[in-house]
Amino acid sequence: MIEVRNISKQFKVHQALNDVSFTVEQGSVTGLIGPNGSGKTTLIRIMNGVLGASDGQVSINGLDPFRETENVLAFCGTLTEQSGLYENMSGRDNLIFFAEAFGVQRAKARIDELVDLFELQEYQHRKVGTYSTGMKKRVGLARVLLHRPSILFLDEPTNGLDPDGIQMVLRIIRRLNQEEHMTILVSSHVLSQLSAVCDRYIFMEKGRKVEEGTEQEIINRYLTSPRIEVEATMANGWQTVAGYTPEMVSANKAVFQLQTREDIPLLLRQLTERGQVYQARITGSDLESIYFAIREAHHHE
Ligand SMILES: Nc1ncnc2c1ncn2[C@@H]1O[C@H](COP(=O)(O)OP(=O)(O)OP(=O)(O)O)[C@@H](O)[C@H]1O
Repeated sequence: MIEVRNISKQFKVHQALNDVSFTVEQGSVTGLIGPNGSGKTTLIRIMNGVLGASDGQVSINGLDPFRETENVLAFCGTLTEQSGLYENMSGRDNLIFFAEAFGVQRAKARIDELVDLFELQEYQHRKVGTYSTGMKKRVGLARVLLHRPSILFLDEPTNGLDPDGIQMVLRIIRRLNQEEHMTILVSSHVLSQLSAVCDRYIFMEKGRKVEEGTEQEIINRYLTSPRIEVEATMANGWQTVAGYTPEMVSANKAVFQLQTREDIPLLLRQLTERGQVYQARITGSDLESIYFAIREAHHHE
């Protein structure tokens, strides 16, 4: 379990983190979301003991990462934006080198296992300098998994990847969590990419935590006046339904701007009583829209 309590970090005159607190439960996948410069990397570096906080405490499975760094890193793996690989060595030689440095038991078997998991067979013997961003990311991930960590920190793991590469990283995150019960904290500024893998989210803005919760909790908090696009054939044409007059009407489509979420079932019930409803879509309820709503709500703080 990761516990972050009232963490602040001051870099000379710049306050990178301001009184940030949260808990990451064992076995969960948590998305750390925020724009560039919001403090995600600084937070991960503090949780890894690379940086000390100016104020507050961090506990990783009960240990202080700054004071007991080696003990904490023994069960943590961290993928930073730089893969940390030697460019003039092959992918496999990098894995052999780091396995020795980490004191990994039965290193060859573990490397073979990771080569299989990340589908590195084809290019494991090529120099890392010749790899694409996606290949480097795969070998970088394999490197941080060598010592079978139980907690994984992934800093922008999908940055610079093509759609196939992004899907592969997400598949691996899901698999590590489900099959190996790893606790995973993954940072990104592209929220929608993570919606398939995260149990919870922590939103950062200008060094502060501005929101936290499951996707549903956050949507419920921010989706206060939903807009519904309805595709239907109405026997008597589009009329006012549940007190709402439709906007942007065409023969088979209309948009209703509701005042509260509670009116959604009421509207849908009345629509189905009056005609054939083929599709109803609540716009603005996807995570990306919610992300902008959160940022807008906290922009002036
Ligand atoms: N070593 C440092 N010295 C001075 N300022 C720093 C240092 N490290 C980070 N900062 C500043 O702290 C703020 C937070 O940076 P951080 O890298 O943690 O953000 P981030 O959310 O990870 O951003 P990105 O998405 O761009 O990686 C930024 O304004 C950054 O310039």
